[in-house]
Amino acid sequence: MDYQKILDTIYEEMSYRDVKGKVASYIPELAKIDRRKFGMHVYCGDQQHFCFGDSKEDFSIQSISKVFTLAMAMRLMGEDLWDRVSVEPSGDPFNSLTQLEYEHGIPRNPFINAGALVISDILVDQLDDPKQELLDFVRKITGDPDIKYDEKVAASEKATGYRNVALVNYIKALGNIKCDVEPIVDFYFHQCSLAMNCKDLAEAFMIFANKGKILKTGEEILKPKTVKRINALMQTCGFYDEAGEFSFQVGLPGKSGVGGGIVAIHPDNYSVAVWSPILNEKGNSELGMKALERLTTLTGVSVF
Ligand SMILES: NC(=O)CC[C@H](N)C(=O)O
Repeated sequence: MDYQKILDTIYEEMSYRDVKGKVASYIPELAKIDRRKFGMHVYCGDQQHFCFGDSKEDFSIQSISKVFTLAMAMRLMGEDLWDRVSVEPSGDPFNSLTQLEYEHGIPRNPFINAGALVISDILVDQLDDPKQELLDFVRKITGDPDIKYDEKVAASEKATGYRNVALVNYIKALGNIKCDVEPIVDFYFHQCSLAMNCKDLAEAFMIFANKGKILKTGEEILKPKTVKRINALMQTCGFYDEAGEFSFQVGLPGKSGVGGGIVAIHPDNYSVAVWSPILNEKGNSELGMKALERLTTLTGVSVF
């Protein structure tokens, strides 16, 4: 299959001019991003790389980081993790508080903010230096020792992150948070601020397409069973209240972030990352979703 030809077709067909959404502005630092940015990178199981556009420019990965922290928490806690966070799609916006009230502080899944904040609590509680260990983990699976937090983005979110602070306080009141609120949100705002490009993300997510092993070295990072669980969660919960639509249009497990990135994988076949900062009403990259729909249509390769 000529992936480069398919990517070139997608790049020619699509433009930021065709979508009507807005760049995220509730985190002031993200509002500064140029809405014309558009890049894509495909990493195949035979170690071939294909890309277009702004695929080598770093952006804020935001909620894509929730997949990394979930993987770290599963390595620490195994199946006991599911006592703290559930595995059902929420059907609600990513930052919603409502279900917690009648579900006793157990978030629906690890990819909505409530669930990711419980995961942050676990990592802050169990690791000596969680920020450094997350960096080490991401650098290792990506093979890029230069990946960093964007301190400006972290500070910008800290200054405006009232909902996330409210979520941690609320879950703590309901008995499902152990640590103090401040270090939990500090860790969470930093994980969201990780600056990576499409190539980095496609390389990092290859472990989820390769049964938990780094493709280049063969080193096992996650057990195949862990990967099965994370991919199931990406499929059912990776796009919040648009998870059904993403499955319907694209047909791959994936994860989005309000920085405009989307990563998706096809088990045993490829990982792909796309970036366009223009978001639809559900907070997912509008052009990114369209590009991935074209990718699975033109290649004929999706999980369905
Ligand atoms: N969907 C997202 O990417 C949200 C992440 C963002 N940092 C927040 O907590 O609001």
